[in-house]
Formats: sequence, C-alpha cells, structure tokens
Amino acid sequence: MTLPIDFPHITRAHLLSLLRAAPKAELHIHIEGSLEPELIFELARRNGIVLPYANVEALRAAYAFTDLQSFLDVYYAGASVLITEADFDAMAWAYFERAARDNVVHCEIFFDPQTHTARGIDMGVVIRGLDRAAKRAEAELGLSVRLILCFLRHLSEDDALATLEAALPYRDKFIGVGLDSSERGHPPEKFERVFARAREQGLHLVAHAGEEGPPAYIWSALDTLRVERIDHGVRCVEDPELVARLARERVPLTVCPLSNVKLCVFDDLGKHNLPALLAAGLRVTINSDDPAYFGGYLNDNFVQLFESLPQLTAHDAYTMLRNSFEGSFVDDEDKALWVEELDSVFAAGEP
Ligand SMILES: Nc1ncnc2[nH]cnc12
Ligand SMILES: [Zn+2]
Repeated sequence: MTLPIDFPHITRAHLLSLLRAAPKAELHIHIEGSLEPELIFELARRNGIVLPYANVEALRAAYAFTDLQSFLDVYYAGASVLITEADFDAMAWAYFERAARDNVVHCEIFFDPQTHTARGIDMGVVIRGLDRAAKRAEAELGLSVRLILCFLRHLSEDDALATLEAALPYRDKFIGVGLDSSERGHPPEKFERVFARAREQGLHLVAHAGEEGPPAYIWSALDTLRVERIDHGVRCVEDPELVARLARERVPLTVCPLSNVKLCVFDDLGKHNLPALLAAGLRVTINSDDPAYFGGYLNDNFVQLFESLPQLTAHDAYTMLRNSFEGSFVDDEDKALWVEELDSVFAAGEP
C-alpha cells in the first residue's frame, strides 16, 4: 500500500483516537518500572516485607522526582518486594494486559537482574518468572514479547560480567543486553568487555545514553559498545555531527516523553525536543520507560505529546509508529505484517 505523505483525510480530532487504536511496538520499558503501588503493597504483604511507606497513597506521594537518581532510589526500593517466580510473573503479566489495551502488539522489555541477585534472588527465579508471563501473553493476548537484560551502570564491569555468565544458562529466553541506571559518571566505555562478550553470544545490544549524560556517551555507546539502538538519546542535539551520524545510520532512538518531564530533562511536554529530532530525520520511537512511576503508559505518552505539541502531524505519528516496528529486533516478515496493519489503519483514517 502506498500512503500519501500528508494524510489530508486525517483530521486533528481523529488523530488522537487513531494514535490510541493503531498497532504499536514498545521498545523501552523497564518491567520493574511497571510495578504499580497497589501491586507493590500486595507483594510486600505476601512476602512479609515492611515498606518505608504507610500505604499506597504515601508511596505515590513520593513520586516527585528532581532527577534520574531521585527516581532510581524509589524504583529500587519498590523492586525489593519481588521474591518468587510468581511475583515476577505477576508483575510482567500486569504490564502485558495493560499494554495490550493500548494496542501494543510487540514489546521488548528490559529487566534489571542485579537489583534482585544482589538481594539473594536466584537469576533463574527472575528469568523463569518473566518468561512464564511472556509465554502466557503470547498465547492469551496475541502479544509478541522479547526480554532484554540490562546491566546496572553504577556497579562494576566485573559484576556485569558475572551477571551475564549467570544468565547464559537461560540464553534462549532473552534476545539482548542493555545498560541502565545512574548515567552521569558511568560512561558506556566502562562496559566494553561485557558488551563484547554479549556480542560473541549473538545478543542484540542497546544502551541508555544522552538521557542526562552528554553526547560523548552516545558516541561511545555506538563506537565502543557497538549498540544497535540508543535509549533516550535526546541530548544528541547538542552535537550536530552526532545528529548527522544518527540520521545517516538510521539508529533508532527510544524516546520517553513523560519520563523526560518527570525526571526534569525538559520542563514540560510542550518544550520537548522531539520535533527537532524528527526534523533532523532521526529514527524516533515513543516509549513509556517506567509507566507506573511517570504517570502514563504508551498511549498516554502518545496522546499527551500530541496534545502538547500541535506542530506534530499525522505523518509524524505514522513515522514514529512505523519506526517502532522497523527498529525492533524481530524478523523482517513480522515487521512487514505489522507495518501493513498500521498502513491500513492510517489509510482508513478512522479507528
Ligand atoms: N529512565 C531510566 N534511566 C536509567 N535507568 C533506568 N532504570 C529505570 N528507568 C531508567
Ligand atoms: Zn529507561
């Protein structure tokens, strides 16, 4: 199907409902960041864990972040209630059900094993629990799911290497590795050897870079770690040569608008630099990052972004949705099927 570039048949009023109804892929979601306060309290009760918050409301009230680190402190405390395989299964299943309601048809979920193994939880418990929910989501929701193991960059490379070795018995259950946690002061090159080892294993490679950290971190994620996607990457605009390279090499950027506002990367959505990223020809995708903490799931990110930035067009919406499939780590045939579905939704113009 050949689609008109401007979609003149799609009115502004239709665009938001079209965004909600369109098939989409989510490529940047930390599964521990999908833990809602209600589930945190339920798991704490089940596992006899006392939280430093009196109730759900008190916990939610703590979600006032000033930067990435202030969020991570609360996020790691929330993840401490996860003990059994059933807990990891319950967390992931809740996200999959919620994502399916946003018409997510494919997701690549990050998980942070070191957050759990450091508390004495076995690697197998984490991966088997997530895998069980993923298989159920594929069977019952028709959702395509892949797992990506992330290394915590505030820890040492030796810890990351040991983590990768501990995960290799489950190699068939995850498709790639990523790099997350506190960005400033922990440049990608700190993890050169562990990414090389992951590459030897045929794993896909991604890394958070240019969220709070400088453009130099994006360069080194590309050149030293040899990643295929950049998570966030919004600070690339400070370096025109870097922007030119990202555009030339069609490197996907997994941008997370509500996260960027909650973590004070931008003052509000109306000031987000996403229009500039698109204008530079970058392969931008929209994602939720940590939806339970940042006030919205994937459709909330799309809708609030388009409400706040009236210059974004139906063509921009189509481009970013298409990028989500093309930037994913699935077979070309699967990508083509989803793009065809997307095309028919946009050709019709009404959900
Ligand atoms: N936005 C983010 N940046 C870095 N590490 C994270 N871990 C969970 N969310 C993150
Ligand atoms: Zn992230």
